[in-house]
Amino acid sequence: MRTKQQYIDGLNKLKRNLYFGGDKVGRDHEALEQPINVIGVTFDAAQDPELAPLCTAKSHLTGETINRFCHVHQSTQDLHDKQDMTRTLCRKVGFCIGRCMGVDAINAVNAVSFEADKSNNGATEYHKNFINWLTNFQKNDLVGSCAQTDVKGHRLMRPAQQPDPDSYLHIVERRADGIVVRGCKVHITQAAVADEILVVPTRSLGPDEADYAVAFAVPADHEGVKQVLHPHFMRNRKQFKRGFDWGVVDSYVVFDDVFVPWERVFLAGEHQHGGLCALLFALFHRHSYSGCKPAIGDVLLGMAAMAAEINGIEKTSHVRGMLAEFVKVSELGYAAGFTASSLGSTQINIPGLGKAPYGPGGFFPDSVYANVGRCLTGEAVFHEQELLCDIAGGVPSTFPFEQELTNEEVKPFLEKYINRQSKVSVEDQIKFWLYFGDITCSNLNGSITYGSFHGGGSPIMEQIAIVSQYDIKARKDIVRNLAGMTTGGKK
Ligand SMILES: Cc1cc2nc3c(=O)[nH]c(=O)nc-3n(C[C@H](O)[C@H](O)[C@H](O)COP(=O)(O)OP(=O)(O)OC[C@H]3O[C@@H](n4cnc5c(N)ncnc54)[C@H](O)[C@@H]3O)c2cc1C
Repeated sequence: MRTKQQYIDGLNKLKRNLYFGGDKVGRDHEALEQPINVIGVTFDAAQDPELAPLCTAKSHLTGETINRFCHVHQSTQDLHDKQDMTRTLCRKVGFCIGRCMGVDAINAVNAVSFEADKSNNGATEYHKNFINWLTNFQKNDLVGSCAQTDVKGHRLMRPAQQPDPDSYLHIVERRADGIVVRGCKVHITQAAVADEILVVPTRSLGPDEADYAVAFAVPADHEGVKQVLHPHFMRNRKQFKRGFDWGVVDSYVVFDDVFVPWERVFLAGEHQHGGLCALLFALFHRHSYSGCKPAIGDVLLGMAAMAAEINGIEKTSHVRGMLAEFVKVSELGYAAGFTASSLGSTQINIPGLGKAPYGPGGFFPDSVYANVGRCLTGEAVFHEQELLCDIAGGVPSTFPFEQELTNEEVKPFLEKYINRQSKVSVEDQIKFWLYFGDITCSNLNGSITYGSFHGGGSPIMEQIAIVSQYDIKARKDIVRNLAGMTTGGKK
């Protein structure tokens, strides 16, 4: 396994294909320092004797100890461990840990590449390609990002119906030595600070959309790959330092007729498996949210409780009700993920067919529970911000900047008028409100709340998954029986 420094050294060897601030920049740009430090925690954790049992796993390919973010889940315990690792590390950094997209994509592609080969009766070697790639990925402890979301053009048109065929990434040429792809994947988290970009389809596909059924991996600086960045980071502080400066970076990843050699291609034309690949990445990723969203809930609850204490209102009944709201969302989200892990199996729900074994034996979380958990926590994010706004009052939105808080002419006045009670020092009250502003009232917060809502698929996508997989007919039968009805179904 690598150290954080070895990861950084690896990034610094990549070619400059990042567009930011009017320039073409390298991975050593200051805007990427915080996103890199976040991923760095995943390397530190794997070396930490206390965290290593949770944050490492035994590779099913080599038997070696690997970082759990590179692992294919072999049991329900692995699913529990991924969920708990995610919650633990997100608590450490204060928000998204930024490495789950890679592990979620490898688990999806592991299954899909295997099944596509099976359907092709051995005419393709997708799974062999994937296993070779994964062995190297695990051995070198690489960081993967997942590029699923296409620009999608007109939302009600399928990929093949779009006026611009490049609205969804697709194969434009098949050669003896590989494929050429064109398109743009958007909102791709940590792609700029990843070693590899795994590309998977966005949605279900028809027989006329075989060229859109494509999955592969390329280095993050691969020829023809251009990344246009939108970093989100916390404003640097000189005096009132935070415990951890959290940041993340999202990219528009442009594939400008990119050549991908066959040994990096894991699917190229099997439309049914393309659709399943989209569903499976989303399933694993929604399960990851049952670890990160409860951790974010832990941070928000801590902020709400601390604001209530500083404001002297912690014993009021309306504040108790608000604090309970945070706990309900976080722990129901966690419980849903826990159940999805416990009910995990080597089977998936195949649309139109029901539950069936899929893939070479990797474990999938239960889909209904992974989806209800993600939907519940995603829909709650703006309500949680509302609760924080309510408890805090107006202070985070107008709080003085660090330069004034340290300016001797106004500092004594600010300290006098910021102080609300004696249990917490004025300096700590200042640090607290500055942090509160970072998380609720900032450019950073606007972006990350959108991510907490839409990441892994908007709530409508989870609702579709829930309703299409849940046995609603059985519930109608219960009512028919209870009401004494005799028509329209089983008695
Ligand atoms: C901060 C952030 C980080 C992200 N990170 C990643 C990442 O690492 N990798 C990745 O692949 N993706 C990532 N995403 C993308 C995320 O998965 C998408 O934002 C999400 O799937 C919604 O897609 P969209 O943004 O295109 O919104 P849309 O799909 O355009 O949704 C907008 C609205 O249109 C509605 N709508 C869309 N299509 C239809 C339709 N056919 N019929 C009716 N209504 C429709 C939706 O319900 C919604 O109300 C990230 C997103 C954010 C915000």
